[in-house]
Amino acid sequence: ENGSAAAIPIDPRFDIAYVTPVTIGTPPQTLYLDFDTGSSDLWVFSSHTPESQVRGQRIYSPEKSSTAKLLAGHTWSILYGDGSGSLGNVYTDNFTVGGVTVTSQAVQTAQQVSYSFTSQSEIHGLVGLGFSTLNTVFPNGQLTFFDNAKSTLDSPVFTADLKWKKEGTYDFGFIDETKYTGEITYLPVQTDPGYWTFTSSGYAVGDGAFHPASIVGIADTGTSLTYLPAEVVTSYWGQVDGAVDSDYYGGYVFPCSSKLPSFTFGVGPANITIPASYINYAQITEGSPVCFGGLQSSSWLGVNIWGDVALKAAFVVFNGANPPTIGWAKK
Ligand SMILES: C[C@H](Cc1ccc(C(C)(C)C)cc1)[C@H](NN)c1nnnn1Cc1ccc2c(c1)OCO2
Repeated sequence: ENGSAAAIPIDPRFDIAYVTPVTIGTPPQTLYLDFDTGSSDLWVFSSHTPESQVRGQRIYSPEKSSTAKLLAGHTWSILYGDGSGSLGNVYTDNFTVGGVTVTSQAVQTAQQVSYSFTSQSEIHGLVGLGFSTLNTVFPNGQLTFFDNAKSTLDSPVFTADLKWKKEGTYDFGFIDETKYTGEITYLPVQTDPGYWTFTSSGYAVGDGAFHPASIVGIADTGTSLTYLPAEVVTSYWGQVDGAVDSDYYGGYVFPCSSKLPSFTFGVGPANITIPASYINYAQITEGSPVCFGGLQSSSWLGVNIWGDVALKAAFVVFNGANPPTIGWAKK
């Protein structure tokens, strides 16, 4: 059974993250979760989350679901690269996204969440779409929704059609030809340690020359910005009047009035162009003349991350066949 679900930006001003409606349990409880190809835990705010850590989020109450089963003796604890994290215990229950149902999905209920999650009232949890090897449930790692659903889909794929300040879609089990133009270019995926890791073939700044390069990075729907090697972002921001890499603001900032070039990255023999508007990410604070860049250095991260700023410029196919591949198309 294939499916399709909305990817809704949580903030109308800038694309911090996208949430997708899901239903869990019997009778169905609806939550809005952040679908994250850069992690592999499905966790939710729950009736086990202390009230002091819940601020407007919808919660999943397993005790109100006739199909919920405690996965006895299992716990989880995750620390994300931005320093946020959560931990708790585990149930299995019916889990439905856009018409695709997994009847015994591991649903990790939060008993603790860090302040950054508490403060994001629009995000009620995450759905990891990375490889199940990254799942943190102990003592037995659990399968992602996609791994569980794969066998019931027409094709073992899901696609991401994220949009700039607009609602996009995640499709499961099929490739919607109306969502892209030209051809899809498929690249090999390195599944160790468990991210959708691929190698970009280079980059260009604005209308400038294309620089062939091998940029190994992860396709990560759960990260807002795009983090690339210092020499790439230095050559980009070097074209922007007044742009500086600010310790104070924690990255490249620039005068909001500056004109930005687009950024093109290679995908095999093809390429994807990120419009300048996507890279003008947000004002530092409402009304500030200082703007924060959507393209930042990965040097302190240890990994290059193609986050939403890049992904929303393309139609992306996450092909879970054996071996997995990742497909990129213009749209
Ligand atoms: C950060 C997200 C995971 C997340 C998503 C949302 C949130 C909030 C709801 C509170 C807004 C926190 C966390 C990412 N997902 N693959 C991730 N999980 N683990 N590593 N990464 C990528 C990375 C790593 C480091 C970085 C970063 C990104 O942004 C800034 O520094």
